[in-house]
Amino acid sequence: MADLKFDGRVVVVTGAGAGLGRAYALLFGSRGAKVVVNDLGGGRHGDGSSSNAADAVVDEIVRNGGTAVADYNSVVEGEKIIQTALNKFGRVDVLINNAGILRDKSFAKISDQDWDLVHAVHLKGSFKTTQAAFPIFKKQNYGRVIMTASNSGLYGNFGQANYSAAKLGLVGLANTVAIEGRKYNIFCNVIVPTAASRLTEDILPPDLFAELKPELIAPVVAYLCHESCQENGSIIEAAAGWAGRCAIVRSNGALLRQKPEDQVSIEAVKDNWSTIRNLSNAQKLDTIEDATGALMASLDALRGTGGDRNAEDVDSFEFCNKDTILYALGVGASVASEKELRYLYENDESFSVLPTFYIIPALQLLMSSSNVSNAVPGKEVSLEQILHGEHYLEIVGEVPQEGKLTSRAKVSEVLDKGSGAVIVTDVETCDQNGNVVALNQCITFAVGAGNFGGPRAGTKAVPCQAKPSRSPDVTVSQKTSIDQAALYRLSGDTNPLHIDSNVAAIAGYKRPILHGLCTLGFSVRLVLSAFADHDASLFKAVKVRFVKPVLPGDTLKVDMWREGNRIFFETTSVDSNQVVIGGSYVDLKSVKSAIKSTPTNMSSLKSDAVFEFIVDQVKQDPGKAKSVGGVFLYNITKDGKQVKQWTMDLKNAKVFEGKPEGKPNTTLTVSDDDFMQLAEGKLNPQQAFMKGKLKITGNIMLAQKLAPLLKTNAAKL
Ligand SMILES: CCCCCCC[C@@H](O)CC(=O)SCCNC(=O)CCNC(=O)[C@H](O)C(C)(C)COP(=O)(O)OP(=O)(O)OC[C@H]1O[C@@H](n2cnc3c(N)ncnc32)[C@H](O)[C@@H]1OP(=O)(O)O
Repeated sequence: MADLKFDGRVVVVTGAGAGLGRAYALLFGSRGAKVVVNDLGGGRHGDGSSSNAADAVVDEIVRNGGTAVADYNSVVEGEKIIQTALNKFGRVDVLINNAGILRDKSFAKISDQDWDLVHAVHLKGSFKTTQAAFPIFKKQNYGRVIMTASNSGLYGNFGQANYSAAKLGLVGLANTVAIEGRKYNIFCNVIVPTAASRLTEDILPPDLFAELKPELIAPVVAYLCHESCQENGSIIEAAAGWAGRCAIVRSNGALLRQKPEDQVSIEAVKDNWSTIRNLSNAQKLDTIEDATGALMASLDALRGTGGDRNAEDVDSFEFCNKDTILYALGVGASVASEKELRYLYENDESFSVLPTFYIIPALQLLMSSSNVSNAVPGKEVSLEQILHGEHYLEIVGEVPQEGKLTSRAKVSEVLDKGSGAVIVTDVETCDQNGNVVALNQCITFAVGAGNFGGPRAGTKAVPCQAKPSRSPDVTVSQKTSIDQAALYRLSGDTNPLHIDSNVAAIAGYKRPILHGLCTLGFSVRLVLSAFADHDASLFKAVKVRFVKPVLPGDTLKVDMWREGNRIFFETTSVDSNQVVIGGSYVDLKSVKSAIKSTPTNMSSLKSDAVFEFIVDQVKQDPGKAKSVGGVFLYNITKDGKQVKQWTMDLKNAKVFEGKPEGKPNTTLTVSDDDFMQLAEGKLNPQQAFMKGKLKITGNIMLAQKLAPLLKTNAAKL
């Protein structure tokens, strides 16, 4: 990559006689900028002044072939510093407010003078210098400003109340300068450095002090000030060769009254305190409008109407068990799987709602609003033109199993892809108390609605993720029904593209295509079966891209790869032999099946397979009779020939191809049917042995203990 240069730019660095300021000045000087090296030359308490420090830095820059001038003014008279830049170089492009002093005292002992002096240098100095540069930046339509804050301001620090207050004040100052400057291409960011400097030399431990070289921070500041950097209004922390963004976040909060006419009681505050302070689903709000917008959403939820701000964007959705069961049938849940009864029968003891059901309120809102159809400038988009392009769902709260939800939608961006328009819509869904429970992002592809002069690339879409490059850890297939779309549409997506062959023909399909969300529902359900033992509460989020259409009746093959709690997946239509969902993943709270890799798809081996178990290294904990852990070698043979061999290590929760180490001590040979019986605990190994159904070599007692283990692990196969 070419060096980032500052040729022709004039950079003012305050407090540049030593430490961080010096490192900034030297770096800018070495990259072609003309530098104003400001330093009063005072001690760290703001006492004394001398010209030596600034002169020495100027000499160093000049010796290295750069251009610089010294300035000895106080930042409190910032206009004089900016004047030095104009007098000497005729312009100013970058201002780094770095000058600072300390007057550390415990809070009770801070004098007015300690307070005022610290505020004068940090806060007023940055204000005066920036205000002097601002009209110049505005006129030339270019400027970059850095404010220097501190972890002491962000988090507080004993003995630094005056300094902490001034430093956080600089964050507020930068926030507003960033807003007011944006339209003039003036960007303002905050740096939170931890560096070895005059201010910290006897405060930090010597080991740490040695690692906190200002030179490791200077490139971060230089990048923020480069013309190619579009960052604005951010707080960037940097130290010891590391940098990261800091932000102020807000919890989802709690509604403290039930109806608009209710008062708020102290008791209601107390009752809701844990929710008020719970940051687990906290959000970073970008603007004050976002902050007040979120408040309006709470008020709307309180009114129970969705509010009157933008009625078209808000919708309420009532649902009951019947709806969630119908949805589950629509995405292929079946009583053929004992564990899926939980999605289909309201009296099942584990009755639960498939998490992808919580897309439905968002979809219903979008289908009934004109937001998407009117989103493309100058074009009205009809439903037949709309393909579901991508979708993201995140469950962020306690989702109810029935009741009323309120959703609010907003088109975040519209992209021009030439062949079509991509419309990104964000939908937030709240429960009856106004708590956000689900976030949906629906990306629609409006075929033929491109070329409207919009941007091609955007920033709002949750990105897709490439699958790992190894072969899949798990593959599960399921055939959809020829009536799948007819069934799925009853959950609310009544787009005729999925049922009406005339509409499908107009859209260019040989017959009606399946809803993208139906394919998504199948895929996520199968991921949950493989990696969450069907436990819907473990679901966190899903992101998919719909790559190609699916026809009702197609068989869907879902390849899955586990990386921690993220399950990457790719869905293929076996019939068209095309990937239909790609770049996709499900995030789980935790994985229930501990399978790392499963080498084969059992369903293809079902009928006359024979299983042979070699139990190795089984350790028994005498106190807990049930805790038999061990390593099993599985041989699958078909028609007398070995087709697969792998090892399940229960102790370490791993499945891998090949043989385990060590000598086997028990071998069981069993037919396929009896294996299933054994696995489900329906056939006692000893009885099986007696009936001649099971051939055991080795320890029969051990074999008896296998049944419960097989039961818990058979599902993973
Ligand atoms: C009104 C309320 C809302 C209701 C929402 C849902 C209503 C539902 O009833 C509708 C459905 O369920 S439709 C069924 C499900 N969806 C599908 O079958 C679509 C499958 N995908 C495709 O056919 C193509 O990807 C296709 C046709 C989408 C794009 O293919 P191409 O035109 O060949 O595009 P390509 O040349 O590959 O790429 C051009 C640029 O577009 C981006 N892109 C491609 N596929 C995308 C997709 N699926 N989603 C989002 N963006 C997509 C590409 O990245 C490329 O952009 P760039 O060049 O900038 O990278």
